[in-house]
Amino acid sequence: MQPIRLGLVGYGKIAQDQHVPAIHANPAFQLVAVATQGQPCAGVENFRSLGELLENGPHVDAIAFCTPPQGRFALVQQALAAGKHVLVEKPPCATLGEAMALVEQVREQDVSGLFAWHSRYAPGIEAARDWLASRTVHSVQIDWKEDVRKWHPGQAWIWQPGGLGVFDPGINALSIATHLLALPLFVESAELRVPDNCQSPIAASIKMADARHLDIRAEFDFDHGHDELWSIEIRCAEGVLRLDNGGALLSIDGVRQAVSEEGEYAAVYRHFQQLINDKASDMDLQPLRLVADSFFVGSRTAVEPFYD
Ligand SMILES: NC(=O)C1=CN([C@@H]2O[C@H](COP(=O)(O)OP(=O)(O)OC[C@H]3O[C@@H](n4cnc5c(N)ncnc54)[C@H](O)[C@@H]3O)[C@@H](O)[C@H]2O)C=CC1
Ligand SMILES: O=C1O[C@@H]([C@H](O)CO)[C@H](O)[C@H]1O
Repeated sequence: MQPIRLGLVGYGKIAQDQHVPAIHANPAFQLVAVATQGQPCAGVENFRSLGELLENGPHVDAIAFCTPPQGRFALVQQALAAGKHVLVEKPPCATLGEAMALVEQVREQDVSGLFAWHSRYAPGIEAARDWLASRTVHSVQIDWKEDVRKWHPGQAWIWQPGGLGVFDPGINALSIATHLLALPLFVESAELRVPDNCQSPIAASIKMADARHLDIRAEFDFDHGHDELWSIEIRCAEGVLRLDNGGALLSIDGVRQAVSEEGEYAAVYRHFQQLINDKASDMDLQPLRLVADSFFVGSRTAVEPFYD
């Protein structure tokens, strides 16, 4: 069977760290062209823009988007207009309205679309979801803390409007929580701590609930120490489930559980391949809606300036 010929837009940190290795490791895909404004990608044809790739480059069946969220909407629309399947990094767009429009456009076309909430593919997530399916959840505590200088060095876009600030990693925790919990979530209140020289928060405290008034708290911090804290603790009538290391580790009542051996991005591309084969799409908006609602109802507190 012929491999899916793939283009990639935005050859930056996550493309180099995760996407290209995962693509090369999956024989169902062949990376044939990259459009990027930074350093070129070795071993494929490189272009300065998606338009140039589509017009002058080799044929591609699908395109992976690893650009910043600002401006991504127009790029994905360009690919859809050319009849390409699309894999879109999180957050899918800079606004909820743009993401909703992409869902509609994919629905109207004979292509597959994937909003790649990569943390949903962490090794412990499906085992956690299976355990929770028959349990009664009482409360959820999310702690998602990392060092922006380690994970987004020199990336000014993350502090600009549409860059989300600490919600750029925080949205990963929200993508896990919304994947694990049965009912839609709502933001009840939020406190956003915004550096004087930034347009988006460096830390946030969020209180959420579902229609049954489940108590869900989240603490996000982008100025955390070198050792990340990416944990979700779910207290149930039957015991305590805990995900650590971004979902790579799962424990029940303190006992480590068996998890998948597949990496996040290997699973993301396997899922994309399956969607294309099945002529299906997977474009969940809920994590982005929760971020938008946090910005709607969040109180702002100014904090000291941030310097990279
Ligand atoms: N940094 C990380 O650890 C992770 C980042 N992500 C997500 O991946 C996305 C990208 O993040 P990073 O790779 O860290 O950012 P980055 O700033 O390192 O890379 C972005 C790349 O896009 C290119 N670019 C920007 N506009 C373009 C355009 N119009 N056409 C072509 N190329 C363009 C830039 O030249 C740069 O190479 C973000 O949405 C982020 O949330 C996801 C998982 C982890
Ligand atoms: O999506 C993201 O993941 C973190 C980090 O790479 C851990 O996976 C990063 O801050 C954020 O963009």
